[in-house]
Amino acid sequence: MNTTSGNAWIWVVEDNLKIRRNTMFQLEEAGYRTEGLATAEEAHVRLREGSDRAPDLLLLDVRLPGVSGVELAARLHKDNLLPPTIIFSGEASISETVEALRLGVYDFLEKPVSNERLLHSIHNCLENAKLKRHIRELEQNKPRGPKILGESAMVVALRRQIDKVAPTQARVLIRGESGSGKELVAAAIHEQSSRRNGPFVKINCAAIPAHLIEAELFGHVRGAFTDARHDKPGMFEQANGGSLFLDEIGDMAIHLQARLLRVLEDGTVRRVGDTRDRRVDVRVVAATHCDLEHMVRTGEFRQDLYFRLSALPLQVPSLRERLDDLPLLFTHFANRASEYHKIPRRQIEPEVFEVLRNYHWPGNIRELKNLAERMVIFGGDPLSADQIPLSPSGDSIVAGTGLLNTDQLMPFQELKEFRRRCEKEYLQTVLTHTRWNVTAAAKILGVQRPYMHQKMNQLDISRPIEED
Ligand SMILES: Nc1ncnc2c1ncn2[C@@H]1O[C@H](COP(=O)(O)OP(=O)(O)OP(=O)(O)O)[C@@H](O)[C@H]1O
Repeated sequence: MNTTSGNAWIWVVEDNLKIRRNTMFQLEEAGYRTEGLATAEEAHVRLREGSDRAPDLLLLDVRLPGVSGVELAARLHKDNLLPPTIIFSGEASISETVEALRLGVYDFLEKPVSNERLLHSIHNCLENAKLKRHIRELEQNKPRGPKILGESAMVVALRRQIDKVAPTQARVLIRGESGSGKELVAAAIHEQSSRRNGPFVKINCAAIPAHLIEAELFGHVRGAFTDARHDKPGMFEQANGGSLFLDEIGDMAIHLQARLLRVLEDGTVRRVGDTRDRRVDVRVVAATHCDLEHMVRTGEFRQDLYFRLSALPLQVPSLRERLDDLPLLFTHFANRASEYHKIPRRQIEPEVFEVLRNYHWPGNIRELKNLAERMVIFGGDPLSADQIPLSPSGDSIVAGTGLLNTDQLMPFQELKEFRRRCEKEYLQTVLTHTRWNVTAAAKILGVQRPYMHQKMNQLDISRPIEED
């Protein structure tokens, strides 16, 4: 199909030979290529079959022997074959006109049509089609799914691998340390695959107790166990037509590994307590931070399952291996936290990055993200190196709110006392931030003013005496 108006193909569907020839002559004079057809049926057949002279534009008469022009437009619309179309007619009814426009016919011209009017309408119709095509192309090429940020060589290579792996149906095993972005990679694979309109279901095999995971994965029928009051589809069935992300696969109990293997081998699941198998169409993407090869050697992980899952292995680098991305990631997370918490964007002093580059990041990007958020909330503007809540030894970022130094909590206290201390420090920080304006602090914290006073009494918080 041509995109420029000049050499576009126009089909003229008109039973009156004289009008057809005249129109074709006018159009050819204007530089278009034309094809004349006398009936709607012929046009329909040729469009369905596909033609190397496929029309860039259809010029349709309404009153034709047999099927009318409007009816042809309706049939083509139904078959998703309607090209950009203009109807020209001397005797179309209002209802036909309305119907044609509803179907997406671009213009309705009344015969006799002046040469100028006809060419003007054709030009606009072709331009309009070009624009629509352009928008469609932009939408199709728009990167989909979550954005895996980073410009370091390892991340660029990872994104390339994802682009290659995603469109296939192959199972993927994502390796990497905790918090390095494995789930993000799994979501990107799903979004870039043909399954993107299907569900993306995730299950963390380490987070669900072993006795529940079987029913979670495969479902159960009513009465299968004490709490099974209804039939329930498992995650495999929920992910039908989409992808199932099995996080922390290395933590799956060995007897479940055997059941999982069966599903992967024959594509059917059997709910707990059921007697029939159900076919599922699911792409499995698994992830682990464990050394599965070692687990295979020690018998903790089935070798056959390992081979089934690891058709395409992907390694997500740790943050330590991609420290060049740290400033970009930290700034991104800080800006996002500012937007989310409706706090003005913070400037970041370069020393912040220097200090953070020397830290070993056991919690990887998740830890960096949490830190950026905490510094935006608790820090000032600009964010400076002294606001980084590093432990005195410098080898851990202080957990929790960032206010409470857990190193100073020895000996350990009861949870109640810990909560009290956290709450007290947090309230004090917010009150300091509002210069002890209780109403403003209550607003930030989302509580009523009387409750705020009550809490301050309970926690023994009082405004410090200001020094001169
Ligand atoms: N390259 C990246 N760009 C932007 N955000 C990222 C990137 N990598 C990770 N993140 C973010 O960091 C957080 C942790 O990532 P994710 O949950 O994917 O890690 P994980 O490896 O699956 O962790 P776990 O092993 O604990 O399940 C998420 O909020 C994720 O959105």
